[in-house]
Parts: sequence; C-alpha cells; structure tokens
Amino acid sequence: METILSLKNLDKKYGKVHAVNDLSFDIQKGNVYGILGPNGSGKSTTLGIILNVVNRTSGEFSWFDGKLSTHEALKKVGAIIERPNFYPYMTAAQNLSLICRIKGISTEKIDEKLTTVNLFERRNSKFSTFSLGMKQRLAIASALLNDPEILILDEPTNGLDPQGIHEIREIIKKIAANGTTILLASHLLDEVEKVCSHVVVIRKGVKLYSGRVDEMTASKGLFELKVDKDEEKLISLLESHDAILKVTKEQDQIIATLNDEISASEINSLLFKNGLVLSHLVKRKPSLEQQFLDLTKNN
Ligand SMILES: Nc1ncnc2c1ncn2[C@@H]1O[C@H](COP(=O)(O)OP(=O)(O)OP(=O)(O)O)[C@@H](O)[C@H]1O
Repeated sequence: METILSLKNLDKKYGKVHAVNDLSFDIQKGNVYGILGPNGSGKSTTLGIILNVVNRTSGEFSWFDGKLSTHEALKKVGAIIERPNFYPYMTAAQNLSLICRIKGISTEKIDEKLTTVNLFERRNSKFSTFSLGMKQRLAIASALLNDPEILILDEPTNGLDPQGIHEIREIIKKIAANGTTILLASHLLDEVEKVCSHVVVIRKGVKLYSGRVDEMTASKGLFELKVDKDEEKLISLLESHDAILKVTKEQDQIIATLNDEISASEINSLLFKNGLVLSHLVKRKPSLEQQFLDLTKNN
C-alpha cells in the first residue's frame, strides 16, 4: 500500500502549551482519515505543520515515502485550512480561473470541479450571492483544481446548516469514491463516523486511538446486571467467564464488558443454575460516542 504521509513523533509547543505531543500515524492512499478531537486538541496545528505553515518543535513528517521534498509534494495536495479569499463581485467560474492563473495551473478542470461540488449551474453567479455552504463548496472545488492526490480539510462543515452539512459530506464521499485520499479534522464524532474509514483520536495533542472507524465500533458490547443479594458471588462468576473481559461496578449496577459473543439468555441461565436471580439484565453495545467519551475521559 502506498503511504501518502507519515508522521513520526511530531511535537509542537507554543510556550507552555503542548499542542501536539509525540504524534505518529500514517496515511495510506485511497482512505478517508479523520483527526478527531475536542476543541484545542491540536488538530489545526497538526495540519499546519504538515502543510508547512506551522513550524514543528521536533519530530518528523514525510510526504509520498519521502520521495519528494515537502515543497514538491505540496503541489499534489489540495488543502483548505482557512476560508479562502474569493472576490465577491466575481462569479464562481471567474474566481476559480483567477486561482488557476495564480497557481500556474490549467483552467481546463474548472467545469469538472464545479460539477463535482454541485455548483456548475451557478458557475456564472457572483460569489457574493452564495450561501455559506456554497462558498465552502467553491473552496473545495478550488482545492481540487490541480487534481490533488490528497485533499485536506479543517472542520469542513463548521457553521453550516443541516442541509449544507449533508451536502458537504456527500461531496467528500464522492471525491473519496473517485480515489482521492482525504484527511479531515473534525470535533464532530458523527461526521467522522459518517465520512471516514479511518480515525486518529487526539486529546491535548496526544494520540488516544488510531485505526479503522468500524473497528472502533466493533466492540462486542456489555451487560448491565443487578441482583438484590449475593453481589460478590455474581462478580466472581462473571469474572471467571471466558467471554467476559472485565467486570466493574457502576452505581448499583454491575457492568460486564465482553470480549466474545454471548447472549443475554445464555448468561441468565448460567447465573440461575448457580443460584443467582437477576433483578436487571440488559445487553448494550457502547455507541461510538460513548467510546469516544471513554477514550477522552480516561486519558
Ligand atoms: N499560534 C498559537 N499560539 C499559541 N497557542 C496556540 C497557537 N495556535 C494554537 N495554540 C494552542 O494550541 C492548542 C491546540 O490548538 P489547535 O488550534 O491546534 O487545536 P484544534 O484541535 O484545531 O482546536 P479547534 O478546533 O478549536 O481549532 C490550543 O491550546 C491552542 O490554544
């Protein structure tokens, strides 16, 4: 598999603020990566470093297996990390044409990219008449003009209404389906869940999880159990079961986290055979949201 970008022990300090702390991960061609973390967790700083607009304190990153200098590599990258400045009195097509001239690239892809972001019909409308969602879509079109290998987006749906958010996410998925690798930063868990195949979860600059989004959600789930008496016996029976990874007490409930499939009726009959009558038994799968909260809380 081709590695587009590799980060190794990247570190950034702003005075006392440790914005990025020993961060390492790889980006493979064809995947959609989300850097997920609460506000201030170091997402924008990380993107700024790899795009050469923020200086790192230490660590390394390399583009395209180190075959190209960062300067050359960035010509194959499309990025929107700030809202680009378009001219309000110029049309969508004129703005893109100007960007092509500034970047020294051909104007032949303008119509194709406007079509990708569903703005072809509005190509001759002035930028000043565009909604926020349309402005963001035009920004995406501008980042695609050079057919980049990877598209980098920082909080692509910030400030948009639900319809605008939906439209941007569909466009990102369409661009990814055409083979463009994508890296986006988001503080929105459901955005990453809906759009990304891979996720790097960070908090206070520290990586908490990286891997496939579906593996993060692939937990086998847990049981909530309650007994009116013999709680100690319940805990020790659960702890000795092979399918149970760990047993904890939360308020008046016992939580048994699973590492293997086991049904509620199986566990109920096993406990009953051992003389335990449950007053409560529920099987739950932790949502990605819960796992994200657990990750960011426990670390
Ligand atoms: N230029 C700067 N000077 C000083 N501190 C900075 C600077 N830029 C970022 N920081 C600090 O570094 C930390 C990480 O910020 P960063 O913007 O990278 O996080 P983020 O995850 O992108 O958050 P947000 O989504 O709120 O932008 C924060 O504590 C922030 O205050």
